[in-house]
Parts: sequence; structure tokens; C-alpha cells
Amino acid sequence: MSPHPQSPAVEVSGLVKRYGSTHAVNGLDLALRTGTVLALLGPNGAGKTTTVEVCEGFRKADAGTVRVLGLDPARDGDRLRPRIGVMPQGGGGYPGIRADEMLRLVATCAADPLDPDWLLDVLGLTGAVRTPYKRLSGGQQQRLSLACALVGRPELVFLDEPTAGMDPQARHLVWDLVCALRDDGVSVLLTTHLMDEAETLADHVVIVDGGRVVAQGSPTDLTSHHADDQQLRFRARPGLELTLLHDALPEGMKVREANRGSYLVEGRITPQVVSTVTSWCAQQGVLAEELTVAKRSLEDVFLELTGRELRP
Ligand SMILES: Nc1ncnc2c1ncn2[C@@H]1O[C@H](COP(=O)(O)OP(=O)(O)OP(=O)(O)O)[C@@H](O)[C@H]1O
Repeated sequence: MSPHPQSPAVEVSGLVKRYGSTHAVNGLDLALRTGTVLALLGPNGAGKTTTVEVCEGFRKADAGTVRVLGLDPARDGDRLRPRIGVMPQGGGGYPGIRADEMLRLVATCAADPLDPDWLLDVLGLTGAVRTPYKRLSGGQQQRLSLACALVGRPELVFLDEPTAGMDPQARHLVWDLVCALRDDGVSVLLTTHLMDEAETLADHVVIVDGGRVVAQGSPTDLTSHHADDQQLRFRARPGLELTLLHDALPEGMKVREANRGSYLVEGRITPQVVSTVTSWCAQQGVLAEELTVAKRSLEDVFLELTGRELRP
């Protein structure tokens, strides 16, 4: 059964999943619009993988409703599996199997698979086809796992940290592939710890912490929620005394040396504020290098919402 065109590819409502006394997911709601990319962000242990695994049908929810392509993954797994692609965290291949054997094996399960040789070529794996899975590099294992997720021409793909451990070249290749999937109308739900990945790829970002959603929206919504959340940055010699600059700025604005020699003014950055900063620099005989005005980054928002403490 195909979902109504307007209905989300994934709809999760009030999801609860416990492991013993651990509430891994604790009343989580999200919706992935068909043909878009949703990025699930959160600190370690926030419940991202558990949520994805419930959506994939690999884990059973304790409470809540989950609909994936209009189906209940816990009940309708047989009908759902041929329509989705899954890239689990950490690859998930059989240690002794060769790269091409693994992809061909997965392809045999699909009704109308993509050509495995073409996919291996697209993912830069042609030179490694005869290498056993366990001897592939981490990045190659990830790319093979992505090939396995895509070979069945899925309508929806789940990518759990798809670029973890990849070099920048491979990461950009994967980003291009995700964009191409979206252009083809495929829906993508991915998890990531890379804020630039979420900003680059996602139409919608859901930030979770402690098994609940703490914020969601487009990357632009999340980073420009308040007009006052802007930053002016400049580089200058380390250790500048900032009291006079602080006093010259409008009330409520903050100024600090964020990193050695890297200064940050936070608040509503108006032309007057820029002028105040550059005048102060001129008075101090300081050349402000790399002066930029920007919104807060997604990482700033993420850290503000989830804190800076390491998770156990
Ligand atoms: N099979 C399991 N048995 C017991 N506890 C588990 C199991 N899987 C996950 N957990 C716990 O559930 C919580 C959520 O884990 P989950 O893997 O979903 O988080 P995550 O957001 O994907 O984390 P990460 O970013 O580290 O991958 C954590 O406290 C984790 O220790």
C-alpha cells in the first residue's frame, strides 16, 4: 500500500523504548516528508539509533505509533523491507565475504536491483571488489554498506552515521549521492554528529536529547530563530583587554576571546556595532583580520540545547 502523497514517509508519535531501566527513547515525535532529507542529531546515547532501528523494524517499541511508508514496521516488516534501504551504524558486513559478493547477495533479494558493478564504480570500490569485508578500510566498509542500502532502489533510506570515519573525498561523494537520491524523490532519514553534514544535506533537523526532541526545524530556522543571535568574529593578537570595547557596545552584548587570538562579539550585530568594533581596534592599533558577521552555527545551537558536558 502506497502512502497518500501528502503523508510523511516516516511518522513517529510518542515513541517510547526502554532497555531495562534505561529509557532510550522517551516520547519522541518526528515526521519525514516524502522526498526530503531529515537529519537526527543528538549527543551520544540520545536515542537516535534506537529510534532508527524501531523505524526499520529491527526493534519493537514499548509505546507510541510508528508509520513508515504508511506501514507499521513491527507488523508489516515483510512488505516494508523491499521498499527501504538500511545502512546500519558501523557497516554491518559479514567478515569473510568479498565486497562484490556482499553487494550481489543483497541485490539478489531485490525485485529490480541496480547494476552492482555500476554502483561499485560510483562508490569508488572497483579496486576493492575482491577484498574480504574485514580487510576493507573503515571508509570502504561504509561505502559498501551504503551500496547495499541503495542497490534495491529503495523509496526510503535510513543512514546511521553514513560518513563516520570517511575521508573528506568520500564524505563529499556520499553528500552528492544523498542529494541525487532526494532529486529522484527518495526520502532519507540520517543520523550524524557532523553539524556541517546536517546543514548541507537536511531539509529538516531534529535534535534529540535524553530520548526526546529538544528542537526541530530547517537548519535556517534553527540558526536564525532570534534576530539577536548573531556573531561578529575577528582575529587579532592574543590577550587584548576588552573592557573598553564591552563598555562601548550596546547593553546586553557580549565580547570575549573565544580561542587564542580569535574574538567573538555576540548579540544584534548592526552596522553601528561593526563601526564600534573597528573604531576600537583602530584606537588600540589592532588590525582586525578575517572580520566576519554571521548567524550562529548549528553547532552553537546544538551545544546550547544539549550542553557541553560529556555523556556517559
Ligand atoms: N541493546 C541495548 N541494550 C541496552 N541498552 C541499550 C541498547 N542499545 C542502546 N542502549 C542504550 O540506550 C540509550 C540510547 O542509545 P542509542 O544507541 O539509541 O543512542 P544514540 O543517540 O544512537 O547514540 P550514539 O550517538 O552514541 O550512537 C543509551 O543509553 C544506550 O546505552
